[in-house]
Amino acid sequence: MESSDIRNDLTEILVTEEQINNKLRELAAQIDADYAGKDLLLVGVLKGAVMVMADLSRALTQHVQIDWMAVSSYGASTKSSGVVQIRKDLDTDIAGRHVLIVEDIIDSGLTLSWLLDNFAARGAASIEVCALLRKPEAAKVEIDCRYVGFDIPNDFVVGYGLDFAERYRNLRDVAVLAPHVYA
Ligand SMILES: O=P(O)(O)OC[C@H]1O[C@H](OP(=O)(O)OP(=O)(O)O)[C@H](O)[C@@H]1O
Ligand code: HPA
Ligand SMILES: [Mg+2]
Repeated sequence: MESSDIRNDLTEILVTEEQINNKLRELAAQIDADYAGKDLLLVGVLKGAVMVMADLSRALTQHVQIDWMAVSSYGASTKSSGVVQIRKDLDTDIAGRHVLIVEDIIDSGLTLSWLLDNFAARGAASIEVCALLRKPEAAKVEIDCRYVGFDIPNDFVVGYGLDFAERYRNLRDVAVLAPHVYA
């Protein structure tokens, strides 16, 4: 019978809940300093960025607005299809706005590369990226990411918002998914 304990599907905890919390506080302090006196719009990329947005935004001390964009390119696979689909567009007109895109992970970089082009075309005053995780060895395009939490190896990871086939998002840590789960 399939086990209901998520931890049996993991090979290694890569980043603990505590490490995530500490890092997000550090990044929030930098963001507070960098955007002092500016009107900041945080844009979270659904669904993976939900946890990062919840914790990062609450670590900020300044006023911010929050909006969401839903895009998807992985589906039920561990490889990007390379095709980014909008599932939900922004509610906000970002022309003239200072936008900080909040992401869980930069893997191939294809999602963010597409989003950065898309947002630039809408006339934002500035666009920066905050990503909790980045896989330098997996990059297919280079993303200029101002706020990075952790560089991690090129393994498929889950937890803290990151899924495989819509599961594991509720794990509190970031962990490597055991290959037997998707092989
Ligand atoms: O750098 P890339 O190779 O493009 O991968 C990163 C993107 O992939 C994941 O989203 P996904 O498409 O799985 O949607 P989800 O957030 O709903 O899980 C993740 O949340 C990032 O948005
Ligand atoms: O390693 C990953 N895990 C989960 N979702 C992802 N989307 C891109 N890379 C990943
Ligand atoms: Mg996903």
